[in-house]
Amino acid sequence: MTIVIRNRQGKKLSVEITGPDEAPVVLFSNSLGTDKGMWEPQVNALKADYRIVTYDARGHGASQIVENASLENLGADAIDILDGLSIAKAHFCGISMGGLTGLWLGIHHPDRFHSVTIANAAARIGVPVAWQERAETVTGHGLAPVVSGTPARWFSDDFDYKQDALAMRTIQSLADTSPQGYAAACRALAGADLREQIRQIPIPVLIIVGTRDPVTTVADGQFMQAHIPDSKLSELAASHLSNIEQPAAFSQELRHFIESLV
Ligand SMILES: O=C(O)CC1=CCC(=O)O1
Repeated sequence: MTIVIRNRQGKKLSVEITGPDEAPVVLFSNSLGTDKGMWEPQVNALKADYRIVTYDARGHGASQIVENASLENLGADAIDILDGLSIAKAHFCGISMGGLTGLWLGIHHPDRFHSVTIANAAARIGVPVAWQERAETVTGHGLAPVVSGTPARWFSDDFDYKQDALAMRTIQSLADTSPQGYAAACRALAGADLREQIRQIPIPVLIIVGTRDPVTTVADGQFMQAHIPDSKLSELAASHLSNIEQPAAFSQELRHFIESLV
């Protein structure tokens, strides 16, 4: 079932709910330039046992474009979705920008989450000047200059993304993202640096890294593990979109982690 939830700014967020009503909830958050469809393998792997909530981050997919976005806004949208669905507590899983959102949630709203899974992310992703430049590029020239270089960042050479339907759909979702929404997310990433704060996260955290990820590296994952008290690190042989490149292993790691907590 796809529904629209208005966030606290009155903006529409597109939300998909799958699985039994009474089951434990897992809330998934997508990466920059993608949409909630990227979680298809995880939804299929978990939907018999969990109530799965996926959503398009603001300015992505079918969610409304909001000119200004900060990491706090991205985190608040996740809380607004839980509130809109009357969900008191959920497991969270986010990738890249969605993973950074998960770190923010673990710091600021740990009472709303049983656990947080942070995939292919870092306490600070890249450097602010590069995000500002990318925001300016897409504002001036649209997504095309970004789309051409993206498969090499998202997928490793060992993964034939052209033969993978979800990978190709996800690349198309990037091409379809509004430049304004993408630029706003870049600016949110430019301002996001949680390196000093992640030690405050009091809930269990699973950190998934891709050993072939050139964007958020194994060292980024090790940094998070060293600073988040109750955290464990899992390595997948994948690049940046590890949930698409290694769908079964990703889903299994997530399930084992969640089920190890009960
Ligand atoms: O540059 C990319 O597309 C990779 C990425 C960085 C943050 C994010 O969410 O995706």
